[in-house]
Amino acid sequence: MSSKPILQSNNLSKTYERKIALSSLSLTVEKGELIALIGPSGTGKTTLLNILANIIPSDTGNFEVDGLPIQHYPSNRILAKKIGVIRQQFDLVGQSPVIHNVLAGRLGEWGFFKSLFSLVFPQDKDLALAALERVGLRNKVYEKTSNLSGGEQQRVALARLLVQHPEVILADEPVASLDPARAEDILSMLVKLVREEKQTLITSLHSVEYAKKYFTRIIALREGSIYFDSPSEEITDQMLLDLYHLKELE
Ligand SMILES: Nc1ncnc2c1ncn2[C@@H]1O[C@H](COP(=O)(O)OP(=O)(O)OP(=O)(O)O)[C@@H](O)[C@H]1O
Repeated sequence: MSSKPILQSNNLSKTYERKIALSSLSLTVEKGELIALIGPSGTGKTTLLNILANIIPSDTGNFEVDGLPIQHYPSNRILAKKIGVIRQQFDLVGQSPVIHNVLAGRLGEWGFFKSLFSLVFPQDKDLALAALERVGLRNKVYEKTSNLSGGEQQRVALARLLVQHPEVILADEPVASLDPARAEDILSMLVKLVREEKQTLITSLHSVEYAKKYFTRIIALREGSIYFDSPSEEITDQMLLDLYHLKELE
């Protein structure tokens, strides 16, 4: 049984002033794939994720999400059921209690006011509580979010994603600001939740070790283009050496 790709991009390019950040990048992603984007700093990983998340426009090319060109999505709310974003800085409201940040995942479905209003509806509160339970934060529900540690805040962001429940999750260096133990903790939790929910995950990562351990497919970018695109188990040390080698040493 063949199904249509959840994401398909054709010839995406982006130039900042005179710097080519992305160069004619084409990519097909099937439902359920766990993809790590790796590569040296400044090779276009964030640019690609931001284009796919519809945060910035590409200069050329186009892409489809679940068979529909991105510009044909009638609203950001409908797109939010397809694509969710998780970032390094978590994007949480520090002054608000944890549960408010988790319920913000409902924005995609109901709009801002209804999301706020939904705080009084038990079934939505239950959804948020269940999400917080799954990420191990059931005891922090009413805590001010900024009082939580970096790792705990990233788990709040995961709970918010559980409530939003998009089909594709785009994560830009989701563990970069955490210490190694917390980073692995969060990454393994993210991958476990994505597998359980049968979602699709595309994450940029600096750690090749984590990319190989947790992801099924690794896409390496170099100078805005795909340098290799392989199943994790086929990645060799030589491929990585070539990818990260400084130009002047070659
Ligand atoms: N807003 C911007 N204005 C100008 N140049 C930019 C802008 N955003 C990115 N760039 C440049 O585009 C290139 C690609 O940047 P991008 O952030 O996509 O790379 P990256 O692979 O995510 O890097 P890192 O691993 O360091 O996060 C870099 O050379 C960067 O300096």
